[in-house]
Parts: sequence; C-alpha cells; structure tokens
Amino acid sequence: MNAHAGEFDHQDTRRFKHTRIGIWDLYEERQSRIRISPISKIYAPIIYNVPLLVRMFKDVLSIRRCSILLPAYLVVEVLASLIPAVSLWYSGQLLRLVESVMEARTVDTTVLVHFAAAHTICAVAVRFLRYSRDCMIPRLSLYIKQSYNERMLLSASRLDLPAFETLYDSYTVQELSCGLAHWYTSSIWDTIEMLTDIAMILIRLLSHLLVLSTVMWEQQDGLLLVVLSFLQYLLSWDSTGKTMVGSLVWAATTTNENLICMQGLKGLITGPSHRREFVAGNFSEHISARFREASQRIGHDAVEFPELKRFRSFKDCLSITFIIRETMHVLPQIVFSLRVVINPMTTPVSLASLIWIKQVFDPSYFSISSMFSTLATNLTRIRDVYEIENTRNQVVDGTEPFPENQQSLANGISVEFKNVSFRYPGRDRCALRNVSFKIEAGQLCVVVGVNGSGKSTILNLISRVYDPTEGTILIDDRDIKTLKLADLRAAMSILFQDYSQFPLSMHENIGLGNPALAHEDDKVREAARLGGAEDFIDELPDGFDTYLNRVVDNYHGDLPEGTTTLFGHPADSSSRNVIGGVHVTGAPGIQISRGQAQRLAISRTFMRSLVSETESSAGMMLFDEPSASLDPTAEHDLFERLRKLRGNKTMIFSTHRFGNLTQYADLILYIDETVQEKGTHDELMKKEGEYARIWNIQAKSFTQ
Ligand SMILES: Nc1ncnc2c1ncn2[C@@H]1O[C@H](COP(=O)(O)OP(=O)(O)OP(=O)(O)O)[C@@H](O)[C@H]1O
Repeated sequence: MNAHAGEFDHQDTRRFKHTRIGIWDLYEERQSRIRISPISKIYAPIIYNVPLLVRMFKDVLSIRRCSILLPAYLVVEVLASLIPAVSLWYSGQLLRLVESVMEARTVDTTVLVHFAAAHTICAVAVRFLRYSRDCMIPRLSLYIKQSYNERMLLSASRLDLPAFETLYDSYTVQELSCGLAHWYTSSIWDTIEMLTDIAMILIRLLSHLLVLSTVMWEQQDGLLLVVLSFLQYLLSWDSTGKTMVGSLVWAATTTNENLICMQGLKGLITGPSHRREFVAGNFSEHISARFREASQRIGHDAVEFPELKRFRSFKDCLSITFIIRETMHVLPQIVFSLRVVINPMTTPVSLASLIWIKQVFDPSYFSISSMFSTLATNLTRIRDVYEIENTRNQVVDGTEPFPENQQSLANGISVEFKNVSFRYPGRDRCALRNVSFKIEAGQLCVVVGVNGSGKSTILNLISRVYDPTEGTILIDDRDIKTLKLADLRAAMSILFQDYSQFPLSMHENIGLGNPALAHEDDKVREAARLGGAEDFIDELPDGFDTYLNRVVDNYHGDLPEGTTTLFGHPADSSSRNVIGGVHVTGAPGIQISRGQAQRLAISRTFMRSLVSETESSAGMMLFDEPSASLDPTAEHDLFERLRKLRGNKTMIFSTHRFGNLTQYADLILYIDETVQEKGTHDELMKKEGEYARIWNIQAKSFTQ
C-alpha cells in the first residue's frame, strides 16, 4: 500500500533499512556513509523563511530601546570579528620577520616593538568589545522577550472560539496555556544571536583566509599547507548534521505490548488527574503487581529508545567517514615531514607556518552546518509566533450598532432561527438541522431535550460563538451577522454549562461579568449575594481577594535548616522543583465544591444584570443548565431570584430538569437535532408527545 502524502513510509525498503534493536524497530534512510548533505536540505528552510526573518528584524527594531541597542550590538559583533584578522596579519608579519632574521641574522627592533604594540591593542580591543557585547545581550534578550510575550498574549486574546480551536490543534496555544510562551519568545532572540554568529563566523573566516593567502603567497609550500588544513575541517562540515544513529532520516517504533502497558501504568501512578480515583479505587496493590509482571516479562529490553543511542554511537566510530576524517588531521604534518626530508634548511619557517595556520582554523567555523539545523527549528517556532497574529477570526464582526436605543433593552430582545443548520468544525454530523423558531422579546423560553440533542449549541449560536452552517438568525428582526459583536455580547449575559473559574481573585471572577462595574465593590458583592456565593466567599482566607490557585511561584535558594514556611506558604526544598539551581515553590490551591463553583459562575452572570449610571443592563439572559450542581434549596432560591429580577427581559434556559422552569415558560422547545415539539407546558402535555413522556417520568419519581 502506498503511503499518503506527508507520511513517513517505513515500508519503503528501497529507501529505508530496518534494524531490530531490542524491542525497537529502527528505520534508517539507506545512504553511503560518505555523503555531503544536499545544500538545499540544510539551507532551504532559511532561504524559504527570509521574508519571515526580515519581518522579525523589522519588528525587533521597532521595539523601544532595541532600535538603538540592536544596531549597536551588530556593530560590536562586526568589529569583534574583524580584530582576529588584524591580529593574524601582524602574526603573519612576525613570521616574515623570522624568515628575514634567518637570512640576515639581524633583528629590526622598531618593527618588533610596533608588532608587540599592535598585538596588545588588539587584545585590549577584543576584551572591551566582548565586555560591551556581554552587557548588551541580557538587555536585548529581555526587551525582546517582554515585547513578544505581550504581543503573543494580545494576539491570542483577540481570537474567536473556532480560530482558537484551530490553533489549539497545532499545539501553539496549548503550549502557551501551559506557560511555555518563553519557548517561543526565546527563539526570537536565539535566532538573532545565531544569525549574527553565523554572519560573524563567515566574516572571520573570509578575513582570515584573505590574510592567510596574502601572507603565505610567497612562502614555499605555504598555500599547500593552507589548503590541506582547510580541507580537514571542510570534511567535518557535513558530519555535524548527523544524528545519534548515524543517519539524518530515521524513525523508531515499538509494538511491544509489555512496554506499552508499563508506560500506561506509569502514567496512571504518576498522573495527578488520576490520583483521586487511584486512591479511592484502591488500585495501588493491583497496579504495582501488574507493573512488576510486565517488567519481568520484558526483562532488560524495557528501555526507551533514546537510551540506545549510547550503544549506537560506538558503531559510528568505525565508519569510513570517521576514519578518513581522522587521517585528514595528520595530512599537513605528513607534508611538513616530507619538506624536512627534501629541504632541511627551511624547517623552522615551515614549522612556524604550520603551527600558525593550524591556530587560525578555529573549529567553530565548521559548526555552521549544525547551527543551520538548530536555526531551522527556531524558525518553525518564530513562524508559530506570527501564526497567532496572522490567524483570522472565523466569526466576522458586523458593522451596525446594537441596539439602536439602549433603553429598549429593558423590554427584552427577540430571537428568531430561520432554517438554521450547524455542524461543529471537523464534525460530519449536524448538531442542529433545519431549526426554526421565534422567541419574542421578553419571553421566558426553555429548551429541553436529551443529552447531545443540541440545546447548548442553540445558545452558542445566539451568542455568535459560532456562526450557523446554513440559515439565518435574527436578533430584534436584524440579521445577527450585521451587528457589531461587542454590542451584541454586551446586550446579553450567558452562563455556559462548562463555566470555568478564572485564575483571578474571587472579586475579579465575578466582576468580569460586567467590566464597567468591576471596580465597584458593592456591586460585586450584590452579584455574589444574588448568585448565592457571598457566604462561602466571605469564609475564604482573603475573602473576595482570594485566589483559588496562586498563579505566581516563589523562588528560593538554600533555606536555613528547618524552614517549613516561606512567604506564608509551605516551603518545598526538595530537589524535584529545582530549575537552573533555583527552587520553585507554588502555593497549594484552595478547593471549592462544584456547587460553589457554579454559584461563583452564576454570580458573574448576575453581574451583567446590574445597572450602572452609564450602561443599561443586558436585555437577554441565557443559562445552560444553571442549577446542575446546586442543591434543591439553592436551585429553588435561584429561580425565585431570577424570576424577580427578570422584569421584561428575554430569558432562555437549556435544561434537563423540567419542573422548576417549564411551568412558567412562555415557550418550550423540545429539540433533538431539530425542533420536535414547541408550545407552552399545557400545550405540550396535551399533545402527549416526547415532552409529556419525559415530564411524566420525572413527576413519577417524586410521587411514587
Ligand atoms: N465543541 C464541539 N465540537 C464538536 N462537537 C460538539 C461540540 N460541542 C458539542 N458537540 C456535539 O454536538 C452535538 C450537540 O451538542 P450539545 O452540547 O449542543 O448538546 P446538549 O443537548 O447541550 O447536550 P447535554 O444535554 O449533554 O448538555 C453533540 O453530538 C455533541 O457531541
């Protein structure tokens, strides 16, 4: 079977060689050991990314302070790269002096002093430039990281849900959400530094070669020695790109069931998300026994592939490339010995030249090819940084203000679905199919249906988290897509089923419901009271200022013996949390119950209903299973408060629990992909359809 485009076709035996190492199957590209990597393979990613690099440099230059610091850094680097050539030129002149001394048997002391002074000046200049460079690098790196950190977060914050989900699949946002932004921002500075290094190495190499050939031009065998020394490094150029298993293209896999099982068990034992069930389920003994069994069955083969690299790297020492490379090292010496035999009179000069040439060829010139492969990895990260900025939102903003008259919100908002169908991105099946209904302004509507019938999807579409795949949604008889998104969302308050607690203080968790009022403590407290969260928040250690999880870690070095508390939190001096010699200590989070978390989220929704002097409250409230985690009293109180507060606003609930709400509803929609039944409670009960059947089941469970 042919592999799909982009698939690593390990079954292609003409291209890949299969080797079995322990329980691992290794597939290596067949290739001769002596091989110069195609130039295009190493350099293509760089050439392809030139526009990206230009953009990056422009952006970095536009960062305050970097506009001066970066050019200054580049000037320092260029000067630092040219000085060794100047120094080399003087060494060459010294060599010539030795030659003339041998012939004339006298020394010109003025020239000698001149050379010595020049050498000293070069050495001081190098020191000075290195010092300036070392002062600039941390600053440049910091300014760039700070600027890109902010830039990435701001560009991620403007993403709508479909765009965010698409990016999340590409891991960039996942890594950002795990606090790994520094991977990306560091790669910007690393790339600048690496490109500078490469440019400077090339400048140094060219200036050295120029000086070398000028000085050695007239010397016997001088150019031959230069070429031979250069060749020896050139051969090692290619070898730097080789990977641990000797081939550039390779992949390893295993199908060993015991190893797979052992890794699964390891994940179960160490994964924090499994611990609760692990303990409650009394898994310990059983899991340990299974781990031991699998481990015994597999024996010493239970080894991860990277560990095998040590064994494989020995083999590389016997490769033909390796042997030729090593032989090349001694070629200049062989030529020198031949010179001694043929013409013993010139020995001191040739020896001095040989040593001089060998000193000139700094092996770092030839690490360029490995630098290019690291650069290619960095470029992928930089591309990811810009990918977030380049990602276009899929829900396109409208242009018309909404509502035309703010006061009208008090009378509610009407919603109409006209033949709406919707499929979630990446799904084949429709979540909603040809749905039509109208909720008049000020009505209380309850959407009911079984799990997965599309209730939450209706709320997602009304708030334009997604746009319908087909059909139209009208808000106050206007196409929802024409309305300004910010206005639309300000006009409604929504409580999603999968509400979350934000990593902020309790005060801010609630205040975010209505940012315009978030600074008013009494309004936040009122919202907490309405949402039933006030009492439990007051009992938390810092009341409304409590963070459920401390989001900033503390750092420390060695602490005085016996220290158990640091800055009011337990100190962790174990080696487990040491990064770069610094201990990192996070504070343990505060646990709240699911019901309390739901009350917190409801309070946030109530916040939106509070009125400020400048802003009228939302005209429509959407609730997706608002009472799922509430006890019966809390549920009853919540609905009482909601009914009182409602006034003439439109309210839409999605729920499984029929009793508390459906009796008061102006409209009930029973949906299952499409609207199956609609009407008031009495109408639907008379109809004796699905709604009536489920109502009776729920009612029976109370009466029996
Ligand atoms: N983000 C999503 N991506 C892909 N499919 C989704 C997504 N959210 C929901 N679905 C699918 O769409 C369908 C309708 O889901 P929806 O959440 O609207 O149902 P629901 O009636 O609210 O269910 P429940 O009563 O369990 O909350 C389901 O088949 C579900 O699997």
